Amino acid sequence: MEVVILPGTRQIGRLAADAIETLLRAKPDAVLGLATGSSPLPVYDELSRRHHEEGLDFSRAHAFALDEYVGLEPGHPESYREVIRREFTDRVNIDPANVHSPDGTAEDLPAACQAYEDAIRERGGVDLQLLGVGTDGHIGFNEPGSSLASRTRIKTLIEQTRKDNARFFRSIDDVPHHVVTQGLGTIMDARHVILIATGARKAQAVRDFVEGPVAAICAASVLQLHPHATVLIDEAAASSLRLADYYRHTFESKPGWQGL
Ligand SMILES: N[C@@H]1[C@@H](O)[C@H](O)[C@@H](COP(=O)(O)O)O[C@@H]1O
Repeated sequence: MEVVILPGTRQIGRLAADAIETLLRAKPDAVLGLATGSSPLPVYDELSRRHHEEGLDFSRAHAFALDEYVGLEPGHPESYREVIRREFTDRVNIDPANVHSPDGTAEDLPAACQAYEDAIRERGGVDLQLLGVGTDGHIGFNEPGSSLASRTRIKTLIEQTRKDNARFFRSIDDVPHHVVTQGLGTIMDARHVILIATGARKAQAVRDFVEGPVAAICAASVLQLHPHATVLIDEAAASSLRLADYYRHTFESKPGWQGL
């Protein structure tokens, strides 16, 4: 796991966008894994800028979203399908037919989850997965206790996550209790994972998943077992890390710096 501590969100956005641009130039039909939440927004802003100002081309790219609420009607502004469209895919030239989200409205949700797994596999797997992290260490919507080998499935949200996400809804009563999310095993299959965390309220989760034990109680800790995981954080999110100075030194002195 490579931990990179950066001064702010703009630098984080640029570095993650560099990795995505490098991937797309080498593999124009790359498969991107997209996350919602505020953490990846600087990356989407930077990619949109590069598309408009520098011609970064997404026309052959594919994208799979991580998760979705169960039961929000199609087109609901807070459904993750809509959020991903609004925050990213409508701002670049990716073909909407190539953008996939788990179906939180399917009558047969387990079958829809299996179909999502199949679709990712048929597309050749995710090349680069963007992630945020919840204050309880969840990635996607894999709440504490999630099996480290889990696949796309239905999960029940913890109250803290519903509270954290209530800011996007009229009231906490409108936040669904159930979600469909790629599993930890699904996320671990991505060839490169970039997790972004910013702000002091993420400091404990960052400490737990970077330096704590690999354990289902902190889902993101499974990334310690990933062969190519990059963690991009600001100073506030890094404030509880024991080895922060070492991570800084490692990044600053990285020989032959080629990217993430
Ligand atoms: N399912 C999403 C996660 O994918 C995201 O990482 C998390 C943190 O969001 P934020 O980046 O806004 O803190 O929120 C939601 O729960």
